[in-house]
Amino acid sequence: MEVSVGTAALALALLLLPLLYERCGSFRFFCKMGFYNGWILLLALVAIPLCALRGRDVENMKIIRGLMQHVKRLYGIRMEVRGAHNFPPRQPYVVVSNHQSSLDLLGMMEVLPDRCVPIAKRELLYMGAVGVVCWLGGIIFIDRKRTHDAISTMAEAAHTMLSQDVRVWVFPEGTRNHSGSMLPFKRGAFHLAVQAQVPVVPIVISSYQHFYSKRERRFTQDVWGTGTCGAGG
Ligand SMILES: CCCCCCCCCCCCCCC(=O)SCCNC(=O)CCNC(=O)[C@H](O)C(C)(C)COP(=O)(O)OP(=O)(O)OC[C@H]1O[C@@H](n2cnc3c(N)ncnc32)[C@H](O)[C@@H]1OP(=O)(O)O
Ligand SMILES: CCCCCCCC/C=C\CCCCCCCC(=O)OC[C@@H](O)COP(=O)(O)O
Repeated sequence: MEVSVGTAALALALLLLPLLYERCGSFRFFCKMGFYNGWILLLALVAIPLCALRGRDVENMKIIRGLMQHVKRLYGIRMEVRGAHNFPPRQPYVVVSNHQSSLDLLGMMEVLPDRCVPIAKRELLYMGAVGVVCWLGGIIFIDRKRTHDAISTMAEAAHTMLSQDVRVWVFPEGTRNHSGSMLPFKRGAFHLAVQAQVPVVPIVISSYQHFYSKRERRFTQDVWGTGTCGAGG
């Protein structure tokens, strides 16, 4: 039997991959993040036909939330939610939350109230199936480079919150920040709350420095918390 050099090299590489995964933290980090993105992309492909039945509708966020629930278990992450009773039961509000990385999606989907949509950078719309799902879920897109347009979008959102009983989730830092402290807040979320005359509900997604660090390429398993800190008017 003849085995080409290429086939032998491929077989050797495949045999070495588990060893590399076991021994090399950086390789493990890239595998885990690659799988995270790939899996979400796959889930988005499942979500598209389900959400498309309704068209663009905030009720589709329930489908997205439901499909995302198991992802934490794939990573051995156990979440603790504290203070969920602080969400106002029957009125629109603006959620403000810290934003460390794309892993925050897991924390967000753990506590996302019904009829609540995030405000997201416009670029997410162009992430293939993920963008389509975001659009179908009624996610509000802003162009951060055009403040005037973003402000108009937020003003429309204030109107939608009241006319369609929608809650809005904003990351007021305006970008991912894994430094351990908070960036100065952008003001849009607070203008939105004032314009719609609704409460602001602060949420803290606890630091995941002890199990995840992009800089150190470290991603292990742990308990992780999301807490609402009470609703203020
Ligand atoms: C099944 C699997 C499927 C998977 C599906 C996955 C779903 C994923 C969804 C998750 C999405 C998460 C996405 C997260 C993000 O994209 S974070 C990035 C986007 N978010 C933000 O940028 C936060 C919101 N930004 C703001 O609120 C900003 O304030 C903004 C409106 C954009 C303006 O930005 P900027 O100019 O940089 O900052 P300032 O805050 O300083 O504002 C400038 C002046 O404008 C005044 N201002 C702001 N907003 C308003 C307003 N609404 N009305 C009136 N005036 C406003 C502000 O006061 C400043 O003026 P002064 O200095 O006060 O005079
Ligand atoms: C045809 C194009 C195909 C592109 C395919 C891309 C595949 C990507 C698949 C899944 C990505 C899942 C991640 C969902 C987004 C998580 C939200 C997020 O973290 O957005 C970043 C935003 O908060 C702030 O952005 P910046 O920190 O300012 O930057």
